[in-house]
Amino acid sequence: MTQAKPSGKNSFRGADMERPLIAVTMGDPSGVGPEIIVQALADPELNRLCRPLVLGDRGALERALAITKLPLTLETVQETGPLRREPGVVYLRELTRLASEEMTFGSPSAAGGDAAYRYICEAAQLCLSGAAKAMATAPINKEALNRAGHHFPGHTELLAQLTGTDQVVMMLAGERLRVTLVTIHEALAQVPALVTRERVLETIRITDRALARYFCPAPRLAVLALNPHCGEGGLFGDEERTVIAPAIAAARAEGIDAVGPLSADTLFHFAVSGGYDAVVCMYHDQGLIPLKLLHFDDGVNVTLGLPIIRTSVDHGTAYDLAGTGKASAQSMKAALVMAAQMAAMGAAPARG
Ligand SMILES: NC(=O)c1ccc[n+]([C@@H]2O[C@H](COP(=O)([O-])OP(=O)(O)OC[C@H]3O[C@@H](n4cnc5c(N)ncnc54)[C@H](O)[C@@H]3O)[C@@H](O)[C@H]2O)c1
Ligand SMILES: N[C@H](C(=O)O)[C@H](O)COP(=O)(O)O
Repeated sequence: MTQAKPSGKNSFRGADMERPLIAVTMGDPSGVGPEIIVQALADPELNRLCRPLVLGDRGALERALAITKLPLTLETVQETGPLRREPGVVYLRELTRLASEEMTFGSPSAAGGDAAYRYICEAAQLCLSGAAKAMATAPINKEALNRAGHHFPGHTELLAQLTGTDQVVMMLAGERLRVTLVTIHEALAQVPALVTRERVLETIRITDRALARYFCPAPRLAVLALNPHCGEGGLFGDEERTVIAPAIAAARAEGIDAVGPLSADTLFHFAVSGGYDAVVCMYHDQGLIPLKLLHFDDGVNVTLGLPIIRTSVDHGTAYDLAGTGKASAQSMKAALVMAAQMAAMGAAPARG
């Protein structure tokens, strides 16, 4: 057992470093998923932290190994029990056998979308059954997913359904900044109606609980405004006064250290200077633009509020790079490390 050192925003409290089994979903076969997975799994340090089991397609992974020229072999396994861990071996649960025309680089296909969907469903089942302690996901293409008839905007919403969870929260995290989102994959025009007092309050609660459990004992949360200059006294909108401030007051009455509403244009400067442990943002790009500006290379997407642990890369399928071997595997590696560390803390009692 080792204690993780508290350094930066991706550090952990009291992580028990036993090696948990992590289900790694291969993502869209036409994107960079297979190649960043094999690159990440080539790192021996990662295999000291966890036992990764890839859920995917042998042909796609063999192609990724050929492209990256990594000295790894693939071993197909059925069991999830105590896997032998030979150095240089990638363990695979083979869920699909895609034809090459179903995984053309850079081209979304219904077969690829359906395959990606199956990997996610299987990983969620492994986590729900306790066979895997966490899942880490490579990127999917939402167009391909929907072409296959799976009408979800992303993993987050699919996992909420698969696990029977009412409200989940998307968090993206790097060493310098964490953001969580009140609304996720929504058209901007729909956002004001979706920013309700209940949704803001529940996002604050889920953020606070998850941070306290996994990342820092007493989270300090900044809650953003929706409108410029916090609505400028109602001149530019009044959601701050009617919705966000009452939600913050209710959270504070529950003992949560949340402050706001704060103007989004200046707040991130203070958040990265160490003033807050997470920033609760009202919509996707409000939070993800600053996060990816700082942490595109090594950011991790974590779904909070699920009964299972799920982390992910912070980028998409990068069709323009797929098959070149040039995509960075840093975010995939960071997602696996975070999944392993969270899994090692899985038994820690949640606060509140
Ligand atoms: N976790 C996920 O599954 C996830 C996350 C984000 C986007 N997506 C999906 O991916 C698809 C493509 O989305 P997009 O084009 O908006 O974003 P993208 O992240 O795929 O690409 C944006 C830019 O970043 C570059 N890039 C992405 N990953 C990189 C890496 N590992 N190394 C170096 N450069 C990298 C790409 O080459 C491109 O120039 C969409 O269907 C989107 O919904 C999935
Ligand atoms: N909003 C995420 C991002 O931009 O990184 C991304 O679309 C992933 O979403 P899911 O984890 O729900 O697939």
